Amino acid sequence: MGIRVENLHKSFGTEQVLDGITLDIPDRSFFSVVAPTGAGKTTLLRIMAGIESADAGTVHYDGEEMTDVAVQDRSVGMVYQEFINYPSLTVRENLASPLQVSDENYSAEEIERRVQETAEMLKIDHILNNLPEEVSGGEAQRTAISRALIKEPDYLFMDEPLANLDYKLREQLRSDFERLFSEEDTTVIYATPQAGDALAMSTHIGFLHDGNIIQKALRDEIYYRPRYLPVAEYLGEPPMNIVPVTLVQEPTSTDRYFEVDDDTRIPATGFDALSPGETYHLGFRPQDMTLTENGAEASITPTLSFVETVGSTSTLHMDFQGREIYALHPNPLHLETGASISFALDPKKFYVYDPEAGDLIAAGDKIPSFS
Ligand SMILES: Nc1ncnc2c1ncn2[C@@H]1O[C@H](COP(=O)(O)OP(=O)(O)OP(=O)(O)O)[C@@H](O)[C@H]1O
Repeated sequence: MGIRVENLHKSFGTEQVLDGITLDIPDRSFFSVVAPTGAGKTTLLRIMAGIESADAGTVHYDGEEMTDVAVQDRSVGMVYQEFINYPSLTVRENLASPLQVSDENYSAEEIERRVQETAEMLKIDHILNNLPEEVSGGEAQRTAISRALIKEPDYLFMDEPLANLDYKLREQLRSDFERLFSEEDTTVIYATPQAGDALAMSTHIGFLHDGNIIQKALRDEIYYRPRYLPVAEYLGEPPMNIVPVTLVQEPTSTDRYFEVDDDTRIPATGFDALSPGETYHLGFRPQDMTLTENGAEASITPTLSFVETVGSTSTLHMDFQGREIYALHPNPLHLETGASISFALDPKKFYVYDPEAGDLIAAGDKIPSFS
């Protein structure tokens, strides 16, 4: 029951939002469309669901053309950023309503059975007699999700469903979703600007950029092998650090280095295909930076802007040559703003991007490969 879209185009006035998207969403996947705000995620979801029409292109569900089929004639559920529930109906009545208005003539027993089952699955069975205003934000969103799921749609479209929830509820629903949808037959298409949400829940991720899905892959593959700079710079919490470098080779030796600045050189061991004298964008993940002594080999020394500590993990926000870079540290750290801090880097975990085309041209030996 996968979805295939082919050559989708959509403009609003002179603004082109989708520029010929072709995409396969595998059956029963949890497929996240990730992009910054305004990139066109909602537009793509609405076209795939049949709520909006494209200027050109086709949509197939399970091999069957659906491009012009109305949304009510498709087996789809929708969940939006706003928790859309009927305010004057109880949670139970909210859940029952999609079945009551359906053409399928569900019996009262069947409706009650499905309400109970869905409420238990989404952990809202204790609030079935409450009105929406009498439940928490997380429960209201779970109610909205239950309403979308109760007809057991083949396809569930969710457009930033966690956006209005606080941090704790987001975390909770992230793990609920992952558990729930790994057991269901539903194919989930999930739009979010939050890389962390997508990385926590998805089986597959597609990254939308300039009107196209520039990379689509299994979750681990797109995380470990971001093929283009915009993907690398976005998909991570915090994202990958990117620093411009020049590859240098001493005339008298075979040793090669990534030269970051006059004082900073990092051995380019293992990157034999790169050309001396060329400039590159060097990528390394915040979790692959280790605190070290000033002046140690293969190290950089950025300036601390501030430290953010969540639980026991510290995220260091730093300035390095006018760029914001991040490091993750497994323990709480108490450091002074403006301090110079040295980090050792591991060239085996480097990514090297072409600074113009933005594509990945080399990666260190410790970066998992997928083929
Ligand atoms: N009905 C419309 N009329 C005119 N412009 C629209 C319409 N719908 C969307 N747009 C424009 O199309 C672009 C993409 O919008 P869309 O909502 O699809 O992006 P998004 O990635 O979902 O953003 P967000 O994360 O903020 O929801 C935006 O510039 C938006 O203003």
